[in-house]
Amino acid sequence: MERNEEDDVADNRAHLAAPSNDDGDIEASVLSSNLFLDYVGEVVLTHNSDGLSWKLLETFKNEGSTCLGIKLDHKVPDEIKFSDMYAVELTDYGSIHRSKVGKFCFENESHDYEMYSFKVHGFKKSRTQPCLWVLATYTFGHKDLSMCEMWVNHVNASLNRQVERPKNLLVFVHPLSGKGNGCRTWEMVAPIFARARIKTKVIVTQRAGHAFDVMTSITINELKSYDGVVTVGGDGFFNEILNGLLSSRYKAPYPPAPSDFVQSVGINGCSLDHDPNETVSENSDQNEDEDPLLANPLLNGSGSSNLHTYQQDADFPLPNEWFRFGIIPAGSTDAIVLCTTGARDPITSALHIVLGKRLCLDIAQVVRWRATATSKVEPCVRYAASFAGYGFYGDVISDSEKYRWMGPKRYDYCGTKVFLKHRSYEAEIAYLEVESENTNSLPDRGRLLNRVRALWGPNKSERLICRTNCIICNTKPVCTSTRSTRPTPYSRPEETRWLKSKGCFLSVGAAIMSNRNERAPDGLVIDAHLSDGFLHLIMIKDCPRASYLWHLTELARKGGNPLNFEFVEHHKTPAFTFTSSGNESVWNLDGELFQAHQLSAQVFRGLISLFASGPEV
Ligand SMILES: Nc1ncnc2c1ncn2[C@@H]1O[C@H](COP(=O)(O)OP(=O)(O)OP(=O)(O)O)[C@@H](O)[C@H]1O
Repeated sequence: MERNEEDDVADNRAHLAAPSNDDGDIEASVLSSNLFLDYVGEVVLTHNSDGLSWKLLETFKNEGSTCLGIKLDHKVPDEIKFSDMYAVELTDYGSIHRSKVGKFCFENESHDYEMYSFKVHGFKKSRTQPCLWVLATYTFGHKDLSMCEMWVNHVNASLNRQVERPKNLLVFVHPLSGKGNGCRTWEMVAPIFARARIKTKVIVTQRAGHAFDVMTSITINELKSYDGVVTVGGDGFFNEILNGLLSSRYKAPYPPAPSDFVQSVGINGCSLDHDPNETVSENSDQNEDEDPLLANPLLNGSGSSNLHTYQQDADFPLPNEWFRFGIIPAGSTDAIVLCTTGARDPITSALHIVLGKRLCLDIAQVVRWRATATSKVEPCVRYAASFAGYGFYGDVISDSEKYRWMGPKRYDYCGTKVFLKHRSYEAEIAYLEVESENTNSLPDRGRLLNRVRALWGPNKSERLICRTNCIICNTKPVCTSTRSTRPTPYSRPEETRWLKSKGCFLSVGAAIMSNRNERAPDGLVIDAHLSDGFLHLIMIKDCPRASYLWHLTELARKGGNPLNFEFVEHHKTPAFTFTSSGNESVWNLDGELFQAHQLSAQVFRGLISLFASGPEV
């Protein structure tokens, strides 16, 4: 396109009729200039209150062109919101390419312009997979450096107003994670953090437990200097860092020990030896605002937990507003990333982090009372974000430790071996049921019932799947509280009762989230939520091998119905206890081994926040 002096004069006029706000920043809602957009042509760029938009000046616009009779699709975006933008930067004097639209496909680039330019970095959603976010960069050029500088300053001022975004992050990289790609994965995403001007302190781990040690020993002041911690690795690595943070800082009462529960059940006239579904109501006239796990002596575990230990550290309260976890997937399964972003993609995860997305996550506190049948009672606490499993799940993880060299394939290999052995395990399980139908007297019964219906709806199609802006997870905001929180979703003892189950199980699992992954595309529980305050207890009773295979096949099938079998018990519960009747004591917590003959677990609703926005499913 020919250019003349008049055009140049016009280009130098940026329309700056913009009002200033109190900070002296220009609220550039009416700022616009003529600039060149790389590979598109001359545009009028406008700075709106929520982003940039541009209009092509040339006549052929966005209509596409043809090459040897084939229509080329040159549709280009014409706006980007600040919320989708993570950086803007001046670039060196150089070429701005002419539009490909309106010229023949065999024409060369001889008429490119030489000028100053700046790049706007953001993302767009993949057309075929909306959960997958791809980098999008728009380069605008102008012959005056000052014009480019002015635009960079204005866009930067708008980006600085995106207050949710992190500025300083602690990053742990597991070099051997998954297929041994941890460092390469970090190198791939590090430029995104650098462009977004986020400071990162990067620690490449030297051994298992390294990140845990750093997280437990880090001072509160250093911890508070970060907006969050990012893990580059798998679910097990994330679990290690989660435990490093929580083990020394989160003070909460234990759930009841199975032994306490047996005694208390005895006092109430029934015992775990009796057959299933005998129940114990927790009648208490406690204050509504007290947590039932705290107030009821039945639930005070070993007695080591009491009200005063529940006071949170004022310097680093949990849950807290600012500190978030980020996960860049580089592991073998990456179920947490898949459930929280919808894609197993390092770039997508990095974008969720730099754009300051926020999501609350339930965390399970698992207390081991006895490691083996003969060991003495010694409570040991672990936290899990995605899953705790016994039997089949424990055996697979325990066997697969020997085959780490195989990478992610070890799970298929060991899974097949364990399946062929078809071992079952005798155990006693008691779980807390939330009985909303007993809440007639409650003023908000309707709301509760609606919520429970949504959670417990009998038909799969009626169930609400957890997704971006999930209404179930957002029912009660829990991340805002900084004092001692009510961590579980139930606050009234009238709603709760204990149920129990004893028998031979192929597996016992507690899913904290759906656990979607490549081997189970809908997850273990399709409608599990990220922050509803429930565990999904799945007990697979001993059954013929063929039936178990059918269950596993349904798990592996998109749209399958793995819970719809007679031998499968599925309960939503905030807490359960477990005692092995045999000698087997291997649990799998977020993909990591945990020796436990007797344990209890409870879920804390929205205990941590993640840099993520939920899957768009
Ligand atoms: N440098 C290291 N060398 C060996 N092990 C490490 C190192 N850093 C961390 N680990 C340990 O490796 C374990 C597995 O890490 P990660 O989850 O990233 O791998 P993975 O391949 O996805 O395995 P999994 O499926 O068990 O989660 C973690 O428990 C962690 O403690």
